[in-house]
Amino acid sequence: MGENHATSCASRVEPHYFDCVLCRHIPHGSTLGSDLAALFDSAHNTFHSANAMEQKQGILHRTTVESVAVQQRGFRNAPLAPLSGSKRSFSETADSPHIEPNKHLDFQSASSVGRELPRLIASDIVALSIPLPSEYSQRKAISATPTSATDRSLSLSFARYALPEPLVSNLNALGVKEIYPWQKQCLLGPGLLDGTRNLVYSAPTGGGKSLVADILMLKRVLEDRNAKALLILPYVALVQEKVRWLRNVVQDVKRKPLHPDERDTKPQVWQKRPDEDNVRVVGFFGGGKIRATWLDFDVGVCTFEKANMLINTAIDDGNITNLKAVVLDELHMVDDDHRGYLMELIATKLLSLGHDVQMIGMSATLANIDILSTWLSAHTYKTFYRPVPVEEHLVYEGKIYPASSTRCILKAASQSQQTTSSALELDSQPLRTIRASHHKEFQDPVLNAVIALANETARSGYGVLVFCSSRQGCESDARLISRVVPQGNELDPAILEKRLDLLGDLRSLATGLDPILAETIPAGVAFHHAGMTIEERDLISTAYDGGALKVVVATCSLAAGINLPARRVILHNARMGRDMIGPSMLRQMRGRAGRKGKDEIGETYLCCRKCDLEDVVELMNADLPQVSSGLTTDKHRIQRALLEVVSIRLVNTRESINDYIRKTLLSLSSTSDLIQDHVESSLRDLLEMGFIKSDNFDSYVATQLGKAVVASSLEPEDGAFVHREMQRALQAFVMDGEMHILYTFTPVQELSASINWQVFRSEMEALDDSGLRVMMFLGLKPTVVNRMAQGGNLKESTPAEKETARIYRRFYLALQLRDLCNEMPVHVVARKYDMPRGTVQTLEQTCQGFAAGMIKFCEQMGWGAMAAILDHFSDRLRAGAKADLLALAKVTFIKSRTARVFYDNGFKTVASLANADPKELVPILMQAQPTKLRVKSKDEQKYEEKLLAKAQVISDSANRLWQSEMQQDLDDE
Ligand SMILES: Nc1ncnc2c1ncn2[C@@H]1O[C@H](COP(=O)(O)OP(=O)(O)OP(=O)(O)O)[C@@H](O)[C@H]1O
Repeated sequence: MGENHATSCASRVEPHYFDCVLCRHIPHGSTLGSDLAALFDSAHNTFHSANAMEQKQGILHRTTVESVAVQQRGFRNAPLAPLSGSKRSFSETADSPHIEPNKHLDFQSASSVGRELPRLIASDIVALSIPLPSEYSQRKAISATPTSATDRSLSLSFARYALPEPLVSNLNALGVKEIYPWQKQCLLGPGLLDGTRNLVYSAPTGGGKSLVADILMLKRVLEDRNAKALLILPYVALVQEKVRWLRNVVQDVKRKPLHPDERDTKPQVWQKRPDEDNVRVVGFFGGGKIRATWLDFDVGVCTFEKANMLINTAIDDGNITNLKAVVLDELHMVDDDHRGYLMELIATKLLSLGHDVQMIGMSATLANIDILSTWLSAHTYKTFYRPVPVEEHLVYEGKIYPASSTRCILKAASQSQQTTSSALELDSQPLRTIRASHHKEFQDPVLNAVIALANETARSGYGVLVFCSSRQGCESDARLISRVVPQGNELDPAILEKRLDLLGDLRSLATGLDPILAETIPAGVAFHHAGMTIEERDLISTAYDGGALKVVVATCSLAAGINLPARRVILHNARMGRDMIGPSMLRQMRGRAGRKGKDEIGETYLCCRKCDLEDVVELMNADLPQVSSGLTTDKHRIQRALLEVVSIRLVNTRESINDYIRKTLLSLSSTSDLIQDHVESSLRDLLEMGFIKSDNFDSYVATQLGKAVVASSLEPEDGAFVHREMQRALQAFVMDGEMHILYTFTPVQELSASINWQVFRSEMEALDDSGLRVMMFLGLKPTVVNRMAQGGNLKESTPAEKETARIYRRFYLALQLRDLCNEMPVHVVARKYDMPRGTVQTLEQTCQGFAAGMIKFCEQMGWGAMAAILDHFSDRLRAGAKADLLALAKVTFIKSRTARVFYDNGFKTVASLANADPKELVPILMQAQPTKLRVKSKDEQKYEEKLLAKAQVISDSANRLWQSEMQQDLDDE
């Protein structure tokens, strides 16, 4: 067979071309040797004739299981292993061994990282019974979703939606050709399109919720020239993704022109900008000062914290009336332990104001939607529609059961009063079984199942997301999966090229290439967890999204924070750390299965140990928890709520406080006596801490300190701590070094990180006089550090001891910040202080936000000189660079090490960059990424093209900065 394999398949123009395993695994354009070619031809023809039969039966798409069944039927005996160069599975030649139940295997040893490990064979998965008709098979037979051909109101151009044509065509270009029937019904709910009614709705993950909110929110902004909208999301990554999406949606969509009466009558020095009527979408997240103000955006996409801060400022300065729409995504998080209560603060403030702002709340996991719609006086809408059907399974002891059968198991168990796992096991029929493995690495049946299931889907060419309970587990699973999936010359060279590109990109990051990723990525497998830097995670999600990676192994905690849909979602035990996950988290994880536009079906597999079976079955059938207010889970939350509303003058009397409290979700989910107790004690504490004052007429005002705490977004208790620390600093601030300033920027919220006292001691010993003086002024004793390094225990019983421990921890973090500011890369700091690099990066970022808060705190307190000093250093913190690089570090892509390389090459100012030809910048960028490893000259050329594109962005950014600096100079003259 001298014929090019890819051409042979493509020339048949068969719709299932991409399902042909051989077509995928043999590089395009490759010519096979004659023996191999004969084998290939017979396997290939068998595959295609099997497919042709299915075609006649009208089946156009297959689940992974179906694809694999075809492979097994078509060329079970075809020598795929010799083709791929891997060994045959032991399970094909020998009987399955007895596997000890519940045997737990250790993670793959880290010492093997970097060594080439032998390939392994994933266990076979064998069908035992014919699956019953599923939602998927039924939908294939009968089209369940009507289209705009039968219902015109499913078209986005339908007159009642009154959407501008460019918006409709942008959505079309983004794949939204028409809306789903539920989206239509929801949008046509009373008072929604005209913005007079609030909305609370729930739909399954991936059900298309965001589109409804986007349409309503954009209508508000487009219909009123002065209108602002805020879209509030829990995680930075989601904010960034949403900003990108919305910018595409509103591209070239024009807002209503200003009414002649609203026009500025002053003579215009500058001409109207061509983009002046565009909808400006701005993201607010993470650290740093908020540069953009309320006037600089039309749609603000924010994290909870930023939204709360923006709203407080707008209420205080009277701009809030322009706010016409607020979208609260992931509304169930309102009672989240950590930050969700901020949503309640935001919505309650808006309800108390009583002006017309449309609030839109949505969630995939709302058990008691009614309480939320009562709270927000909203129209309610609920749907269970999923555009891509999902088949769910439970896997244990190597057997795969349909998730629906677990309900029978539960029922049978409760009827028979037998609750042992073996009793549960009897009552259900497995669909398939996973053969036990002879590899010692796969003796644990749960791990064996995870690997076999991941391998099955990856080999069929679809994306797999595996959730693990720990970071270490993610890395270990990724390594094992990478040893069973196709790689090297089994792959299409184009895919291989993409993976090499990804490796190159990761290598060029400041952190360098993680050795485990170096091992797994060539096989299309990666992990994704909070121990990694944002840049690493971004590159991995983009590569997965683009198809270069087939398997991503992530921690459960990231399930809600990432949007990485997959054909198959596998849960490696349903645990987060040691704890069993809850039903909401389970839904979030399973909700990643099936992506509209890419998959026709989603599949989830929850793989659990036999000893967990009962808990897992219960979990799978558990109702979602009832959502209630998060304000009383910690009494400081009511304190914060009250301090905020007094400070921004939303309330000032006891009566208005009561009115405000009546608008909270808390008033619907708790008894009034309990609420009154909380309010009384919170007001008392706030008075005692000196955050508010009251006069004889029972009216309350915030003190300067109270306002400073609110302005800096601190919790009252943290505010009191910061105030004590700052007062001490004002009396004696060490200015002949940086340590004191850096300490002042070290966040106080997350001071739970443990200290490696040996590292603390050696860093302390290396401190100069100035650093030691800082320690002394803070009340930290070298003798204590020495004692702790020898194995002592830091007492934390009394409030005074707790405060001292907090100061030690804060100082330990300040040492890390100092290193970051001295251009030490994140991964080096992480290694030095024995912390995950993601944690160090998070520290760096929260520091920026905290620093911004501290500057505001000082300004509010009237400590202008201190604010100015902190302001100067906050730029340094953001740049991760010494003072001489500050100007350069404002330019896009020029941070830290890159800034240093540019500086040393003579590009010392923004102007020098702005005036340079981008081509001149390429060699410098190359120098800034010395570890980039390239072999072939073709790669070299591609690499240079990439760098030139980057240089262009740098040049544009420098030009913008330079022009605004010049304009500033002109204005000042
Ligand atoms: N009417 C539609 N036609 C085609 N694609 C759509 C439609 N509505 C939404 N989508 C697409 O479906 C995908 C999932 O939608 P979306 O993110 O809104 O789901 P969701 O319900 O918000 O999920 P989650 O709970 O994960 O936030 C997106 O890619 C979106 O663009």
